Amino acid sequence: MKPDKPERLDKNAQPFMPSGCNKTDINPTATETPSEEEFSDQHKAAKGLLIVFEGTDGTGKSTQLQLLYTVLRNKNLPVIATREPTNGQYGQLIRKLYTNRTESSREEELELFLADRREHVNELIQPALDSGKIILCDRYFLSTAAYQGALGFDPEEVLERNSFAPDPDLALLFQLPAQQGIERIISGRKEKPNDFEQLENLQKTARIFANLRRPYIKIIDADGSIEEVHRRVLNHVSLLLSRSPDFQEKL
Ligand SMILES: Nc1ncnc2c1ncn2[C@@H]1O[C@H](COP(=O)(O)OP(=O)(O)O)[C@@H](O)[C@H]1O
Ligand SMILES: Cc1cn([C@H]2C[C@H](O)[C@@H](COP(=O)(O)OP(=O)(O)O)O2)c(=O)[nH]c1=O
Repeated sequence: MKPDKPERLDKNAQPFMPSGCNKTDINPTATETPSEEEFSDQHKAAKGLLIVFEGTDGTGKSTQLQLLYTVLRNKNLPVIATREPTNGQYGQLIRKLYTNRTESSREEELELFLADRREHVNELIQPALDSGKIILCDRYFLSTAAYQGALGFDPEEVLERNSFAPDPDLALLFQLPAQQGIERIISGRKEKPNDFEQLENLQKTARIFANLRRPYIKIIDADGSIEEVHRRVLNHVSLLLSRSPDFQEKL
């Protein structure tokens, strides 16, 4: 059955919290202070999962994140969805770069993405992991390695500068020829490609993504219908959940 075409995530809401999920869900101070013994038990028990969606623009990450979110939510799993760049103070500065990328130096650009991630990790990702949530994040540090790598930074050095951020449990790396991604942006999203979405830049970025080696990276062939790609995503997520003691769930 063809699912309804999902809405693109509301890019103005940050963190992205689909209805039914609010920030108190992830606020560790919202519960009464536990005794030391209870705290250590809770700490052992509460370990969430971080699933990130990576790849060049227009590969279908946001569409697939939304579909997976709905599946997990319908199973009553404690899922939240978020994205980078965020809509926080640094994310807003990053959005100004979209049409004026040459106005800042590459170091300033990298620093902005790192500052945005640091805030995101401290305020949302780490607390959510500590309280046992499944976090779906649209872009994370592999994007920095690939996009800022395309500006000339050594991708491994960029990853090193992200060592403050917890590794994802699963990074779904969406792969699609860059030209096809641009066509989806123009025809599907009815948007004009911005400074980051130029063909040559995306091709370079895609090559860097493809060369990154981490055990948690799983390639998703993003060519195919939305339903076909959704099934590919579900295969990886099912495997991850079946291996996680807290989420032994069949999707
Ligand atoms: N498998 C697909 N086939 C055709 N169009 C798609 C597919 N997946 C997503 N789209 C459309 O392509 C456009 C870009 O998708 P989107 O999810 O916003 O990509 P991304 O988040 O990777 O930039 C959207 O208009 C979306 O509806
Ligand atoms: C997270 C991240 C994104 N980017 C780029 C990739 C995209 O072209 C751009 C914006 O990401 P995108 O996912 O298109 O977000 P939005 O639609 O909310 O603007 O930022 C980086 O260059 N480095 C990073 O670390």
